[in-house]
Amino acid sequence: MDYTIVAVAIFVIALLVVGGAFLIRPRRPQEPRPPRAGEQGREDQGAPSATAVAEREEEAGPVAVEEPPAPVEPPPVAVPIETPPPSAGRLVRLRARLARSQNVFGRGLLDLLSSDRLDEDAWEEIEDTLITADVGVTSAAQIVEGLRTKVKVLGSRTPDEVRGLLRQELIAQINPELDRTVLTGPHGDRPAVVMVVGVNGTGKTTTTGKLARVLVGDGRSVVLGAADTFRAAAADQLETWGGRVGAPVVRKDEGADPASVAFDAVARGIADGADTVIIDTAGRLHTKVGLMDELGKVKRVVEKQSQVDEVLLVLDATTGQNGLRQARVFAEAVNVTGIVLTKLDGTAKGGIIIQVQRELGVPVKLVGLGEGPDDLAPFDPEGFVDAILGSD
Ligand SMILES: Nc1nc2c(ncn2[C@@H]2O[C@H](COP(=O)(O)OP(=O)(O)OP(=O)(O)O)[C@@H](O)[C@H]2O)c(=O)[nH]1
Repeated sequence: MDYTIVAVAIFVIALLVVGGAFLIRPRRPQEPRPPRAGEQGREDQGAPSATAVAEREEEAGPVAVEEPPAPVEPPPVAVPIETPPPSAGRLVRLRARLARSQNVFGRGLLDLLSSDRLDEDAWEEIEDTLITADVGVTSAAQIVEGLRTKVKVLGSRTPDEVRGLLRQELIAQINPELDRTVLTGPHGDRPAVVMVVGVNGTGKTTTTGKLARVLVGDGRSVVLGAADTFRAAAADQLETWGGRVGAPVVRKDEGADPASVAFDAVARGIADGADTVIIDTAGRLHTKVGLMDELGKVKRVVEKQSQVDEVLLVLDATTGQNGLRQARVFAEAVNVTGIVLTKLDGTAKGGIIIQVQRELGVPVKLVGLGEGPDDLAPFDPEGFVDAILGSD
């Protein structure tokens, strides 16, 4: 009987243990139920709930925040240093360009002078042709006067004689006696300093760069000063020019004081033992007083270290009377020592050389005959006249 009770009790306990084990078994995580129609769209449209985000993050595990890749600096490109051609013979090399642009002027005059009858109308037409080529009224009258006298003395005229007469008259007006040397040689341990002035757009920065090439081609060492601080692009432009011939460029931020750039450029020139420092100025034509102040200050500051040897005024030959007006203002503001006439390749009005020299009493020292890096030539009156008349 006792055994029966004990057996029953063991059976009941065993039952309870097995049943309890089933009852306390952990529940399997619920499979996510498929979304019902319409739910998907709502989830996508609305902002996800915090729980949903947490769940997603749990599923994805810890999120590694990827740093954006550091920008890779391109390796500096080594600009090959060029060896520009020397200045000698440049006008001869660029003669074809001069002949092409001044052909109307030269040919027109030669044709008129060669006509059988040189009556009053013909002489008037010759004078008009000279004035149209920007020779200037006074010089045109003098040239006609000289030609008339010589033609009378000569009597008959062969084409060669006509060319010879005209050549003489034009050269006399351009004045071969003027000293056209560009002073670029150092003084002991001080470099020569050349200031380049002129209105923006005349080719000032280009001329500064081209002049550096001329000098490097002639064996000089050059430092460039980007004192046109009103336009950052002008300094960039100059850096490109300098980089090509290995000439260091001193520059500052846009809007910096042009005089301080000029000062630093000269200091660099002295430290480097350079032969020449060329300073590209801004020279905005706001008012004459403003211009004087600006250029005067640059000059004064430069002169604390070295004398200013040249102040080259850059004029655009295609701007005619307007260019002359600018030239006058600059000549009053600063002591211009030479003129650079640019874009002579783009105009038949080469006579501007005569007029600008006459007006300012300053020689044309260099001429720009194209956009190419070596299209700047020392000016030579005989070479110029020969090119426009097509003679040897
Ligand atoms: N055809 C021709 N173009 C030239 C000559 N000289 C300069 N130029 C062009 O004239 C334009 C103006 O030249 P820049 O040197 O930028 O003129 P800038 O006076 O310095 O003007 P900013 O740089 O604005 O101060 C450029 O496109 C040059 O290539 C030249 O002799 N002949």
